[in-house]
Amino acid sequence: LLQVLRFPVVQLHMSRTAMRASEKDFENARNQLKLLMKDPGNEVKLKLYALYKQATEGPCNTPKPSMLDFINKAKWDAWNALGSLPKETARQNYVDLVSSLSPSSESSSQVKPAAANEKQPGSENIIVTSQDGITKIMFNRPTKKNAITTSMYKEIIHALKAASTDNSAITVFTGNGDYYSSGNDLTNFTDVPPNSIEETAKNASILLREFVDAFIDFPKPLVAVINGPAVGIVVTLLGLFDVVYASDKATFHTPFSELGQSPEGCASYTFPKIMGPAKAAEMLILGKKLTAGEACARGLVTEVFPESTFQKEVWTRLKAYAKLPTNSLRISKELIRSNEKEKLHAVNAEECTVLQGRWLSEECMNALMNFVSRKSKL
Ligand SMILES: CCCC/C=C/CC(=O)SCCNC(=O)CCNC(=O)[C@H](O)C(C)(C)COP(=O)(O)OP(=O)(O)OC[C@H]1O[C@@H](n2cnc3c(N)ncnc32)[C@H](O)[C@@H]1OP(=O)(O)O
Repeated sequence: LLQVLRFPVVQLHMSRTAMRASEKDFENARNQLKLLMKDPGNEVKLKLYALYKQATEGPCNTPKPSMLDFINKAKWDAWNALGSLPKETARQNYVDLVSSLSPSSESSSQVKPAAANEKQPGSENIIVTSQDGITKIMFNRPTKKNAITTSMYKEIIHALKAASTDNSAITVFTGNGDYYSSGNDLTNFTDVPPNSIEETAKNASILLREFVDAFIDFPKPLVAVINGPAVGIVVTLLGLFDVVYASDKATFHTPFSELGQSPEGCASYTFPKIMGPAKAAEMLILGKKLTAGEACARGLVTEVFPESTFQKEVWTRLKAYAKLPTNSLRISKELIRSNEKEKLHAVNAEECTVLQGRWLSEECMNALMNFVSRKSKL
């Protein structure tokens, strides 16, 4: 969507034969649009696209794109919504709309450059280090709030398998930058060819199940160092962690209903056990975002630290804990968790099956489309 609607590269190729009396105004409006300094937002860009198509080609005359073809679906919807609006009216509306966007102060020939691609070539999105008896697995995609891509899920599974047999005593997850993680990368599902939707949902469900299984089966103490806001799957997984330390600037948010999705990470089982069904429902069904203090009061977080001393205090403690006898740490964890393992695997399987269905639902597709169009930049 971003590319198609990127401004000023608005792909409004004109059919010159379609222009009549207001051809000059229409042409001027097009040029004026290219000089806009300010992003008018996707809603306006879609309106401009639709009016342009209507003015040059008449009522929408192409087949409706599939639900997952987000870009073309949004454009088609906008054009189709104009119904049988006459070409001349559409042309006039287009000119008026451009004019309303173009205060004279903006009539500069300078065009704002497109946002630079923030992906650093060769950068690692998951960084694994081992030191002082601690294996640290860090989300390292700060420009995307540490959103987790498909390849990151696979890297984490691999890192957990390696950490389960390395020399470290404990394994710690944390995030680089201001976020712990914004959860699943919502664009994982947005560039799927229409004929591969079901297969993609199935593969994602298999991957998710394997990912969560790796946490259920992890044999050593698993610690989360929550440096900032946490969203979605990184929150639900906390029920499978042994210790959760949080900065007081961390928040905990599981907006599944808003996204047309459902809980994963075994939270449908662990959260009611941890905080009681009523509080779990508030988070998992209603999507209430918790502060670190609230999450601690509900038993999801072990302890909250002031941001100013968070890193120092937490790592000093963890280094000391990592000196404890490793076999004892592992055996104690086994005692606490082993009775639950079978149940957790069953819950995981069920949650993944349900989610696979949700990903194919119109509610979910609309939510993903909203995210992509909301976040698009000119
Ligand atoms: C195998 C599949 C498993 C599936 C299971 C998991 C379920 C979940 O995890 S559901 C939770 C999914 N996450 C979200 O709903 C969060 C979505 N993001 C946001 O709401 C906001 O970005 C956020 C509140 C996190 C931060 O807002 P801002 O502070 O305003 O920052 P920006 O929105 O400008 O974000 C910066 C940059 O990061 C991109 N981003 C952030 N989060 C995600 C994400 N989850 N997926 C993809 N991209 C994300 C955002 O688009 C911005 O990118 P640019 O526009 O290119 O700068």
